[in-house]
Amino acid sequence: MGIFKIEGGIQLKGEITPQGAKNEALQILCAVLLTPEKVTINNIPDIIDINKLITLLGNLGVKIQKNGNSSITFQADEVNMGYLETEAFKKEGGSLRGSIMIVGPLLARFGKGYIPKPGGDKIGRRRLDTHFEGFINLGAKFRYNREDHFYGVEAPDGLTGTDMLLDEASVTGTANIVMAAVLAKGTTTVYNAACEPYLQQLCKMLNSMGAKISGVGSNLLTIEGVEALGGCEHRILPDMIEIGSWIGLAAMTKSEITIKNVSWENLGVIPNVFRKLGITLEKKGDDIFIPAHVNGYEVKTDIDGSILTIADAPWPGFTPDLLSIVLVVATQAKGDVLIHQKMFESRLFFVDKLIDMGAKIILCDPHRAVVIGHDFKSQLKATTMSSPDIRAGISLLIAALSAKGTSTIQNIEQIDRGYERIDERLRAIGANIVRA
Ligand SMILES: CC(=O)N[C@H]1[C@@H](OP(=O)(O)OP(=O)(O)OC[C@H]2O[C@@H](n3ccc(=O)[nH]c3=O)[C@H](O)[C@@H]2O)O[C@H](CO)[C@@H](O)[C@@H]1O
Ligand SMILES: C=C(OP(=O)(O)O)C(=O)O
Repeated sequence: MGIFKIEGGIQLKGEITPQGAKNEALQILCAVLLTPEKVTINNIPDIIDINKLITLLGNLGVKIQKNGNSSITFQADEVNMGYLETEAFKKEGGSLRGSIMIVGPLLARFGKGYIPKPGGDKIGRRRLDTHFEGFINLGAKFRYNREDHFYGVEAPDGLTGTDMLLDEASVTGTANIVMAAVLAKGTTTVYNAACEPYLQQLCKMLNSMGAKISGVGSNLLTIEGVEALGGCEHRILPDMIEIGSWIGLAAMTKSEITIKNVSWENLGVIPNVFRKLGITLEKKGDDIFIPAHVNGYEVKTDIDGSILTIADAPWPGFTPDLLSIVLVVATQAKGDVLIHQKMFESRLFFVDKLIDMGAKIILCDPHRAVVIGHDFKSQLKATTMSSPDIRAGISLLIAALSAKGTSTIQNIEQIDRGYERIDERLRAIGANIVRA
């Protein structure tokens, strides 16, 4: 288990280029299973979760050719479906959340798909019902082995298009269902579909492979099934969660940072949520410029003067993956904020560590925390902590960078799951952080 040692209280300065988006890459990499032809993906982040998925694809027989510069060409012309029944797959497939999205493409192309209960962050219940109800609606037979938590779907005669209303706008669930429906017979409509930019990217990629998906960007997708898909080239968007993390880090450490090529049009409400915390963000072309907040930042109240609430919601609402970061940034704001994490019930428990560091937070219940900002009048104190999940991990790292003294973060594999060479990139803008 690796650790980071961080000397806090240092102002940073410089430029950061965001990595390719983890959660888009997970969808896109699974889509390579839909065609026997070559698919080239550019801007793939070099992070643990993505590398695990690439290894899994390789074990399934997908040919992988690294082109350099974060570009890889995949060819799934000889897929070894037998691998799905091995013990090795049960271990490997269960080690990350994104692996669930191999099921839709395999079911569509080979008539069956299996998956052990996928891993990912322990941030509360993470049901898969939306995925499997979708496959069942398309005509697949479903089985679940409770003993080893193994899920399976089969459709030896192929899938048939239908109209469906999802029970919730699940992100990976929508991606999985869309990837199954593109090769189904006839037309499928998916209402209450998730519609975040990463799904739009997936649909654009599938259309460039020959799929017929309309309604992209809305919560009603119409998919006319086609016989087969061909190859394509696709570029992954910058990671909006990483961009949000850099914004929070800049404000909390009073650093002047430029985040390059952020794809503003795909950031939704993210910039405005940070502005509500009083953080200045300037749009310079496609970059975000964050000036050094030497005098701190002041939370904006609602029009009627009531306390600002920041809550998550399915896209175009605010992503739950940035709430931990917003929470830590609020600890040094001037003013109070209510953080409401509606989607996950175990994502706010990391506040205990921030309280140990001197932050003023009341955890009202597993979903809500009130943060009373210090306005930099009291600096957080360095401490030793362990990273419970990817986003709490980066939030603790931000807290450590702003704290007085040297902090230690354990279990940094959680941070490495989603942030590429974070220590190296932080050192490049002046941080004192070492990996041990
Ligand atoms: C690999 C990947 O892409 N992971 C992301 C994906 O996970 P994932 O696709 O697993 O998350 P889902 O969208 O399925 O749901 C997330 C949670 O929100 C709840 N829920 C969802 C939709 C809804 O309308 N109401 C509701 O309460 C679900 O019950 C679940 O507890 O989307 C989540 C929600 O943006 C993100 O946190 C994850 O980082
Ligand atoms: C929760 C996350 O990832 P995963 O769904 O892979 O656990 C995340 O990216 O914040």
